[in-house]
Amino acid sequence: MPVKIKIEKKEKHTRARLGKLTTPHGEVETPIFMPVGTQATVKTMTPEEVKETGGRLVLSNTYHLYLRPGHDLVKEAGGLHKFMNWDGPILTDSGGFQVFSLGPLRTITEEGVEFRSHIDGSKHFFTPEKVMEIEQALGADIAMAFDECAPYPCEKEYAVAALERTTRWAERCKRVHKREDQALFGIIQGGVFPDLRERSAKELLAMDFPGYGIGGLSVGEPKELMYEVLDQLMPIMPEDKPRYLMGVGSPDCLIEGVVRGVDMFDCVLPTRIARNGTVFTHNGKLTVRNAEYARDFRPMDQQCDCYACRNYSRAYIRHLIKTDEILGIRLTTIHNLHFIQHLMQNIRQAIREDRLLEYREDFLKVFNAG
Ligand SMILES: CNc1nc2cc3c(=O)[nH]c(N)nc3c(CCN)c2[nH]1
Repeated sequence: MPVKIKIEKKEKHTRARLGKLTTPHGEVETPIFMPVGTQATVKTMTPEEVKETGGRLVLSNTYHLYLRPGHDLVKEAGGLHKFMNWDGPILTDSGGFQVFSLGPLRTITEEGVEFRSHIDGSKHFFTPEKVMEIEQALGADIAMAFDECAPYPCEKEYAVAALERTTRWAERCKRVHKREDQALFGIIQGGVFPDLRERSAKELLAMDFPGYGIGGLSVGEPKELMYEVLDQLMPIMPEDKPRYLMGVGSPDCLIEGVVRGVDMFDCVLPTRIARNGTVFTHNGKLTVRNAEYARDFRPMDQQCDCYACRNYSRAYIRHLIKTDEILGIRLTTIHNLHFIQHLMQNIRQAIREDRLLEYREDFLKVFNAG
């Protein structure tokens, strides 16, 4: 069993769990936030800096690495861990979300998805079998099955078709997935329809994957609707398997997801907004590139002890960003990753002490007031 979760403690008043996720590249604590390294790098960060901010498990993407530099090249380099010099666990997403996000540039059939590269418009064809070949060549510790992520909103008939295809494709992935040192996770779909979510979960649970992605969320639906879907879905999920809420999320969504029993998260938000000069602080978001910070010689967040907040002022970081100095977005990225990992550390501690609901209230009161 290359990947398994051991639940250390269940929080007394919620569905939250403290766990240890064991992988071929080491053990990590859950609930966990996974920084996104789409093209085999967490943008602007060295692996050491990702670790320094608290990152332990990083994500990369099949679609992007297949297009550039090619999975065969990565395999020749000794696999993704060696290629990107990351000695911790890696998870690769299957590209299901990417190729479906390409909109008119893709055609779905039962066999697979024909799509045009967003880079040069060249034609490609992903089947579950092809995606498994790519992910096995990349060699991540966790590989996601090739799924169809339904858009929001969508007709129930569309969500049914996407769910059914996702189940059939999951079977096809499982049939050809041979790599013993890599765990294949199924992905639950079903849109925002409780009965479809239950059906997708039951069909995939019957295939006994070592862990499950919860897909089809954080695709534009109201947050309350996402929470409702989780409230209905989580009770039927097995306790002894990791639940990975894909593409989530902002600090409030992370807390709400943990309260509902989610173990794993990934989101580009912290690193993406950092590159736009926006950072998370304990009392909300701060766009350090704004003129009001030109002569503000305080750190970005006075309660933060990250490298950026210990050594640089808002004025300096604003100056770097305004002059397109690369150090600027490196410092905002270091801060945002540290902020999110520190939040996850506080969440894990709150679970240990059975005070997650109090923590949620205290954190959101200040964070949302900002
Ligand atoms: C940002 N929101 C978001 N929703 C997702 C749903 C899926 C989803 O339903 N399937 C897959 N394979 N990936 C998803 C992703 C990418 C996660 N890195 C999502 N991201």
